[in-house]
Amino acid sequence: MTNESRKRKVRGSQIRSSRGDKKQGRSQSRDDKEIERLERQNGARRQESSAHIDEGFVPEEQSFVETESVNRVETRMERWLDVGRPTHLIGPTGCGKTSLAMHVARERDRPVVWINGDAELTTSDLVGEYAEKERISERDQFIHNVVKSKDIIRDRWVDNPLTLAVQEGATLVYNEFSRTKPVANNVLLSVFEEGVLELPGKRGKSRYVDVHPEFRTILTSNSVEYAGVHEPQDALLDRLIGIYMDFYDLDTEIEIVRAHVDGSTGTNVEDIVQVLRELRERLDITVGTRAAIMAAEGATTVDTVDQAVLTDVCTDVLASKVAQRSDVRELREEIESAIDDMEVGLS
Ligand SMILES: Nc1ncnc2c1ncn2[C@@H]1O[C@H](COP(=O)(O)OP(=O)(O)OP(=O)(O)O)[C@@H](O)[C@H]1O
Repeated sequence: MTNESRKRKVRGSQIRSSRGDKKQGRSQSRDDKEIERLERQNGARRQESSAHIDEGFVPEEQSFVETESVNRVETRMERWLDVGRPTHLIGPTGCGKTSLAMHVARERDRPVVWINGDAELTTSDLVGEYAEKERISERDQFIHNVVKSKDIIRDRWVDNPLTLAVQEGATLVYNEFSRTKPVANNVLLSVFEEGVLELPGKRGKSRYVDVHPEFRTILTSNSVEYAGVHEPQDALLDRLIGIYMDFYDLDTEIEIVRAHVDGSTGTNVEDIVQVLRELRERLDITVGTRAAIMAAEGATTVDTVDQAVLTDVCTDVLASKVAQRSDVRELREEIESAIDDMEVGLS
């Protein structure tokens, strides 16, 4: 066998085959066995179990409204999750992506793991890293006046959310995944394609984790940021089902706002939602369902909502999206004119 043929590679890692390497391999495996024996003796093998999944941060589900249009998108998502395809929800800010993703994930009756995309997120944040030192000790007093002691100190690997989700067959909700730099998301490629998660940085035989058959992924991204921040690599997008969402219809938005607002508003929720939907058409800024919920909350603080109050409430809800004082003036004028034109029946 030539030297070259000895350097065969499997999944990018060289197969060890020289005599020196073999010797090193034998002593390595002796070390491994010794560590395993000590671990058993100390009862120290720590399992990264599904219990850890529940410790992660998962947003609580608020009252989820299901109407025909919500159910339609839900059914489309479930179809693709049923056949094991990662599903990517794309839509404008505040149209309901996260709520729907969490709802569908919870309906699957598997653990839910939540990751929030972020420019600072690294592959280690997703898969795990050597984060702690672990000491395994043995005290042997087989002969009563001779104490034999042995300590092994080694790095301990700590799994992060993606690894836990893959192992436990969880439903991973990766919110705003396109905010993460594409290179950090590369680990997802082999998860989706080969059903294997590689743990970069991990040493030894457990570097590869088989993906649990029940593991599923729902990704969300904002349609504006999606094109703008870190454009995800085509190879990853190629493996995703894309479902574009828009704002829900009027009746659904009214139901959503009603479900979120405690107490009576000083006017009809319908009027508030209609004004906000009109502003969505007229303004350059994105006016999401969240804005309608906030406006309705503002309306609960007064007994009667007249035109001036509704104008103030809508201006306050939307002003953080405009940069300049002059823009706020324009915003207020636009809101006044929308309320005038719509002739909403304010109480
Ligand atoms: N089906 C629903 N039932 C109840 N509330 C909903 C529903 N859909 C959306 N909402 C509410 O509307 C608001 C916006 O929804 P959500 O946060 O899911 O939107 P998003 O598209 O993920 O927004 P962002 O892009 O800003 O993260 C939230 O307050 C959410 O609770």
